[in-house]
Amino acid sequence: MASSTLEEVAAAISADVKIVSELLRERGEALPTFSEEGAVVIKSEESEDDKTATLLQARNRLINAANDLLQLARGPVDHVVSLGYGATDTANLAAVTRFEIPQNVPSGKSISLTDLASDTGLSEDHLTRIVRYAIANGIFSEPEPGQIAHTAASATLAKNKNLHDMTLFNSGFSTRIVVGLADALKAQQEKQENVPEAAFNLAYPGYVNLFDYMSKNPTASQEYFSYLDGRSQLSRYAVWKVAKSWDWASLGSGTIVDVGGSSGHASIALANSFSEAKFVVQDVNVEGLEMGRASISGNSDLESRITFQEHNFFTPQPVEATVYFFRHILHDWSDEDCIRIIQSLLPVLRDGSRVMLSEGVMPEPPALRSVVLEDKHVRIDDHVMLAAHNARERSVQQYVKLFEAASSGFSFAGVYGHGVGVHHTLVVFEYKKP
Ligand SMILES: C[S@@+](CC[C@H](N)C(=O)[O-])C[C@H]1O[C@@H](n2cnc3c(N)ncnc32)[C@H](O)[C@@H]1O
Repeated sequence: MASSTLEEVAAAISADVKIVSELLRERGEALPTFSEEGAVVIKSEESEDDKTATLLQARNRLINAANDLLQLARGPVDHVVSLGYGATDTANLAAVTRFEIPQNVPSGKSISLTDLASDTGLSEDHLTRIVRYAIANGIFSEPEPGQIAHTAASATLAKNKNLHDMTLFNSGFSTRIVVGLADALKAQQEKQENVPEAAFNLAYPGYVNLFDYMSKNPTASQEYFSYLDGRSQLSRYAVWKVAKSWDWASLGSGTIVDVGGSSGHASIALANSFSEAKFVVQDVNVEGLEMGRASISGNSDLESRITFQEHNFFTPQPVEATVYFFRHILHDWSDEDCIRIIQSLLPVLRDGSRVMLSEGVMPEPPALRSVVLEDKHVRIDDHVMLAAHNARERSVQQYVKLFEAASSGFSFAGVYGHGVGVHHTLVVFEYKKP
């Protein structure tokens, strides 16, 4: 980040390429490649020792330096032009994913554009244009004219259902909302007639909010819950990191209420790590709860410790528990709504009860020029929250203020986990009757 000329950035890249390559070789991990063989999970993303930390830090420096190099080489005009066309890249990815083009490209050999069109049900003209655009972005290759083969990225999209589910929702439903952000802000600024509460309302008129839409559209709802579940299985967002972030075992056989827990992936991950704890997964969306029940069906241990309950978190909490766990919930709501959600717990809180938030946490300023997801994801989510719900990601201090406003009984008990900006950061509050 300190380097500022092309030559300085290139030198920084060389140094970090050496560190990353040597560490990957030492650990017996595959070196990155564009070819189909590169479709591997980076094992080091799934472990936590010191060498892994060194490797991941060097990789992040490398990503940022490579991005700096790209910006400098392009120059400011092409840099801004490319950013302006970002939505076209996303639209292309959405088409690739929705029509399951990667799943229809055979492994280890190529397929003709004609056959691929017929297998995906697209016209040859449309398929050809979509695939050749995707090739420019490193998804698929054309080893000879008219023949399509996999790259590491397309093969990963074909094989990794969790990545597929996340990409399908992000590049489709979510993008439809986010691209309307400036229009929604303009309408609000000009106090236009029927001012939209959020960009969501421009993309999906006639619905109160995203959750209202999901409750009335079962297919979209299934896609939404598959996205939430798929995301939580990818190493970056893995819920096992939540399990490692805090001493859950100290709760013994206590009850954890997973408020807005959708299909229960966080509770299931925690239950698999802590054999005594009990869980109540609450949500308003019965579709998600049903998916959760089905996913543990037949597992007598999980069935005996995890229950799924329909509950609206704006109404008084019915379950007395040791911990109330909110994962990616408060970021969907305005400050006023968050205070109501927190206050709905008050009737059942006892001295020592904890409220735990698992959220991306906004860093304090100044903002950094950084494209690594550890830094940028919380900004991405903040925009998505603004566009989808007129809501926000918050800093630790902003969460503290919300809890202070909800009740003087709350005290801030610390931040645990993998740090600022990362999804599994735990922000913990304790309660004592005032
Ligand atoms: C962003 S998702 C987070 C889901 C889950 N906690 C996770 O970490 O993946 C928000 C969840 O809140 C649920 N939700 C929205 N409004 C709710 C309400 N009023 N009461 C209970 N759950 C609600 C949604 O159905 C959805 O499952």
